[in-house]
Formats: sequence, C-alpha cells, structure tokens
Amino acid sequence: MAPVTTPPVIVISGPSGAGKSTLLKRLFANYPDSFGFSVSHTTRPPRAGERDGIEYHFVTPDHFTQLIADNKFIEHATFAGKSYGTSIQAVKDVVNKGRACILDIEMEGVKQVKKTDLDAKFLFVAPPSVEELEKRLRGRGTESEDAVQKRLEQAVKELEYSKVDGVHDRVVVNDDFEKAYKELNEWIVGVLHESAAEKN
Ligand SMILES: Nc1ncnc2c1ncn2[C@@H]1O[C@H](COP(=O)(O)OP(=O)(O)OP(=O)(O)O)[C@@H](O)[C@H]1O
Repeated sequence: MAPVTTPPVIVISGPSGAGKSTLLKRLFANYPDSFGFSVSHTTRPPRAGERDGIEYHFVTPDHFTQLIADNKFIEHATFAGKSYGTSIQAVKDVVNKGRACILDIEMEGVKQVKKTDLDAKFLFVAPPSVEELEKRLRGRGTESEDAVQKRLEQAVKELEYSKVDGVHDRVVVNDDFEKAYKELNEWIVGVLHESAAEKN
C-alpha cells in the first residue's frame, strides 16, 4: 500500500508591496499541480454560477460570528460590509486531499497559525528597504495616499516581528526579482521533499 503522506502548509507573509503575489503567481504557473487553495468563508451572497464549498463557503453573518467566537479562523476581515475568512478546517481539507497549501497572510494570521496543530513552515518576503517598499506601493497604483501610509505603518510592525527569533524558517529579500524567485522556489521545493521524506 502506498504510504499516507500529508503535504505541508506553507505560510508566506511580508509587508504589503513586498512582492508576495508576484512571486506566488510565478510559482503556481511553474507548478500547476502541486498546490491547492483553501476555500474561504464569506457572508456575501453567491454570484451566478458560484457553488457553496467550491468558490466559497457561503454562511450567514450569525454563523460567521459564531466561527470567530469559536476561534475557527486563521484570518478574517471585512470588505464593503461583507466578511471573509480562512478557516483552519479549510486548510486541513487541502492537505488531506494531497496538495500542499500555501497561505499568503498577514502577521496576525501568522500568529494564529502558530497556535494551531497545522504542520506549517513559514517564509517571510522582505522588501530591500522601507523606501523601496513605498516606491513599489505607489508604482502599483492600486492604493490611495491614505492607504499607502497605513500599509507602511503596518510594514514597520511586520518587519519588527520578522526579526523575532524562530518566527520564520526562511527570509527572502525581494531585491532582484529573479534572485528572490530562485531562493523562494528552492526553499519551497525543499520543504515539499522534506515533508514527503519524513512521512515515508
Ligand atoms: N523585485 C522587484 N523589483 C521591483 N518591483 C517589484 C519586485 N517584486 C515585485 N515588484 C512590484 O512591486 C509591486 C508590489 O508587488 P505585489 O503586488 O506582488 O506585493 P504583495 O506583497 O503581494 O502586496 P499585497 O500584500 O498588498 O498583495 C508590484 O507592482 C510588483 O510588480
């Protein structure tokens, strides 16, 4: 019988604008079959064609509040009056189906994952400097001035937390993109191999 293996949960964090989405986009394009995505919960109604449990777990505001109270979420947030959250169970569902689960989350989410029994590895994407981060956030053109300032304030906190010993297994500085991608890729492939070897 084939050995039962549980793929890892890989947590990628780092300040907004550090380049997480750009790095992950390349990773998923290069390894289309290795990773799975957790299904989020939301209180917004389904759009045409959206299926419960596939695109989202659609829940009522009361149910969502109960899940928060029961500490079932790794992260949750409200956008335009609707709540969204990543549950611990949704992540377990991915690894139980044999796919590694990558979570692109903020510092509070990282702390939350550390409190669970998920077998997680942590990678931090750091900007070369706060000045360069500011340039990228402005260059992306997606944020208002107020939002840029808020993200920079948050970035300073994230960078401080990243320096606490043992919080992250790996820090990749996204200075030169190709170099950063190579480092991230090698580390993640290593984690996938390690995890498979451990459980065989
Ligand atoms: N090494 C790099 N050099 C220069 N620009 C970069 C580099 N990496 C990413 N960028 C650019 O910086 C901007 C921010 O990158 P990205 O959107 O991937 O950040 P993020 O960390 O995912 O942010 P958020 O958490 O807000 O989603 C983008 O415009 C991206 O093209």
